[in-house]
Amino acid sequence: MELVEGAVPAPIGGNLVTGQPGTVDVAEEVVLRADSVVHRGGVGIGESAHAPNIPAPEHPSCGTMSAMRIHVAADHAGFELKAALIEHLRASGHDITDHGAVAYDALDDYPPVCLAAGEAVVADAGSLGVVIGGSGNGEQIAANKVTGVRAALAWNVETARLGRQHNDANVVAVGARMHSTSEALAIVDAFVAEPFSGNERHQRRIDQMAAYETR
Ligand SMILES: O=C(CO)[C@H](O)[C@H](O)COP(=O)(O)O
Repeated sequence: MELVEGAVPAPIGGNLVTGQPGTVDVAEEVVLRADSVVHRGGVGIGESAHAPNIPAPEHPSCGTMSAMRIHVAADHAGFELKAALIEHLRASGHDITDHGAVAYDALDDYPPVCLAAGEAVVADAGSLGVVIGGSGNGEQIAANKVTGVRAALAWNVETARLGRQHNDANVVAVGARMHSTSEALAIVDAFVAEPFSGNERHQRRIDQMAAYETR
């Protein structure tokens, strides 16, 4: 495994609350070089996906496309989809860090891996996160405990796009038991490809939540 500039070695492993070792021991720090691979509305590596000063259409039909750094995590319910998603995203040229689970364990818990992915997204400016479970509910809740995370639960392509357009969500939660693999991949693709609109009213609301987090 290659440690690559911009990838965040996240503090993965065990139970974040108790500090006890768990089924997740390491993060897979893998980054693929594919600057030529691009996606609609993405931002370049090293750029910020949070760009309120850059006007963007609410419903862009095209734009600059580039590879993204994406932090991915799943519990047992999302384990199989995570593997398919990582393969899919890497094939598209994105830089993927897998925060676990690293092995299927039907009794594992989603908070440690989702918190780790959320922390990695916040520490890695311009990156995005994907957290996967059975429904996506708990995974979204866990990720949103991390200051600076705006995790959207996307249940179709439109909610994925809106999570980026309106909410500048930096993490998307997906329920693996709610979708076929192709549906789930399409949801994540839509999320990754969509830019924040930069609209003043949306930014104002995001700022209100950020102010609450830091009060
Ligand atoms: O979606 C989830 C949390 O929102 C979990 O993946 C789900 O609760 C796991 O369920 P089980 O332990 O019964 O497999």
